[in-house]
Amino acid sequence: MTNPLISAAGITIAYPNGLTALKDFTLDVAQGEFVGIVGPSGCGKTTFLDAVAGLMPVAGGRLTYKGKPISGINTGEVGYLFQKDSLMPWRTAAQNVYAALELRKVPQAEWRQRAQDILQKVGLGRFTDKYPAQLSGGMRRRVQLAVLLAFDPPVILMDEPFGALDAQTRTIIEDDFLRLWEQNRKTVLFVTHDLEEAICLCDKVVILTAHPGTRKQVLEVPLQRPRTIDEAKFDPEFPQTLKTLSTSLRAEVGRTLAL
Ligand SMILES: Nc1ncnc2c1ncn2[C@@H]1O[C@H](COP(=O)(O)OP(=O)(O)OP(=O)(O)O)[C@@H](O)[C@H]1O
Repeated sequence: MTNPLISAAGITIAYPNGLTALKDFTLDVAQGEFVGIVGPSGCGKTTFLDAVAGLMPVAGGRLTYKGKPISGINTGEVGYLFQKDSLMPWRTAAQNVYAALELRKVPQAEWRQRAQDILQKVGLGRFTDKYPAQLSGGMRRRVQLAVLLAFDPPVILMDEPFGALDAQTRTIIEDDFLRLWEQNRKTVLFVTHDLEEAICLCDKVVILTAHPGTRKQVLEVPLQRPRTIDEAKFDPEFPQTLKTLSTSLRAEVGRTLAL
């Protein structure tokens, strides 16, 4: 790939206790690409996102953003949606969004309107002044998406962002996210254990080996865009893509369990 936005070339990442989380991992991500990352538990998926965010240094190989080595937190360029709730519970939905607008140096006089518009976009127009504790899990995820939209980073890192939601809420929020993504096609790195979700959302899916994680395979998703979750699941290419991905991953999960 010429001029990838993010490039990992044979990177190794180790924790201070000496544990090697990722080994000789290589991946190029183009601007605007939606890339899924799957692999057995503990193979280093989160560690890779942390490294792209600049939260973890690489011990070997080269990890670059726009051609320059990532050193230190990639502030302003990268937004991170964690597995866990990262909302400030003492602030309303709108006030959580304000924090991102403040970081983006949006004049304070515009915060209210901007936050309202963004919360409207994620389907929370009537909940702007509710606190996280007054919202359902799905709604809290939407507020976090709103915070991300307000921050408006070129790269979005998502670590099992919808894993805790019930199946129906999850499909709705995935569809909403796809629709929003189509509007500006940010670069997305999306970690998930759900292979169907990976296929429905992503352009390509990287499969990592069992610990220490390295690249096993990259699968291009042969589905058209724009697409909804249902359109993806009923696409004639879907079953074979799922089978390929599932077979490849199962072998690695088997290795993890045998460790
Ligand atoms: N702070 C830490 N210190 C030491 N080792 C860690 C730390 N965080 C994670 N690890 C180890 O690094 C390896 C990779 O962890 P990581 O969280 O990146 O895996 P993962 O693929 O995201 O797992 P999961 O799918 O279970 O979330 C694991 O063996 C884990 O135990």
